[in-house]
Amino acid sequence: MTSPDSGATTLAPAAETQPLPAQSAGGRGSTLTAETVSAWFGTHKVLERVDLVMAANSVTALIGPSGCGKSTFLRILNRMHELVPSAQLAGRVLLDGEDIYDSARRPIETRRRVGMVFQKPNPFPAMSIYDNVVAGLKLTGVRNADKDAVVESSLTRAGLWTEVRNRLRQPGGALSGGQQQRLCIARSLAVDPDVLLMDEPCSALDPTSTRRIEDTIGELRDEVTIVIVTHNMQQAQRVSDHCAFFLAAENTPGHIVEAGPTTAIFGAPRDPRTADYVAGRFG
Ligand SMILES: Nc1ncnc2c1ncn2[C@@H]1O[C@H](COP(=O)(O)OP(=O)(O)OP(=O)(O)O)[C@@H](O)[C@H]1O
Repeated sequence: MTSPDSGATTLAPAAETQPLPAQSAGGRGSTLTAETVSAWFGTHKVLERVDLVMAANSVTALIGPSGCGKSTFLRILNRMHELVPSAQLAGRVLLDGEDIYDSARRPIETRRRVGMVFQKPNPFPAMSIYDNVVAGLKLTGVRNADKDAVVESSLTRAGLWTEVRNRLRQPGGALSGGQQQRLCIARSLAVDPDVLLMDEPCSALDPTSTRRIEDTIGELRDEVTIVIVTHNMQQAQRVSDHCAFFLAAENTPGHIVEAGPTTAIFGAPRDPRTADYVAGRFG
């Protein structure tokens, strides 16, 4: 099947049922490389030839006005884009040099190595805190794990252990919004991913919870590669090492105007559109 542009591929929804091998010991970041990635929903092209290297063990922030394709790009990085029936894609995404869209590679394997945290905290509300973390293992088919150890280490890495260690059997839905988001981070970490994608993870949270998540991002950056979409320019400056500025001019697909070290994007942007955006003059 072909997309509106030749060479592109129509992606079928994933249907994965097989379990994976037991999780590996210790997280380690991986480098994600997007090469000339374009994307469509039906005939609507929403991304145009995006090239971006997201270096291992660093935080990359995707910034830009609403609708320029940041979330679509993020979902392409762990094969969630293809879950939309009309979604199409061209280009390549390499995880430590290996094409995640290679026909021999199962989507569930990519999604285990590249985890995702969403805008709205989405724990299973009636399920216990403990079971919410373990659910990450079940969802990706990881077996034979020492569940107690995984729960403690995942909650610790997510910065939630000391707050919940004495109430692990209480429902996840009883936690505050910020705690629920850290529980979702713990659920993602339970499968020992190499990369964590975060789509506006703090936009539904109060300032205190936001700072707590930002602290957690800072603590995780040594072990996991993080890619975060944020509309908060102060947050991008606080948490990221690198930034990519996306823009979709009227009736054109989103593309990267400029990418580089966060200090350069905010301190000495090369493109006037970047300068205007980071200064809050539009978007
Ligand atoms: N499931 C979908 N079906 C059809 N079009 C979609 C779908 N998801 C996104 N789009 C379109 O793709 C374009 C990019 O959307 P996307 O959500 O990736 O942008 P964004 O930069 O993340 O926006 P925001 O900052 O508001 O979240 C938009 O025109 C949007 O309407």
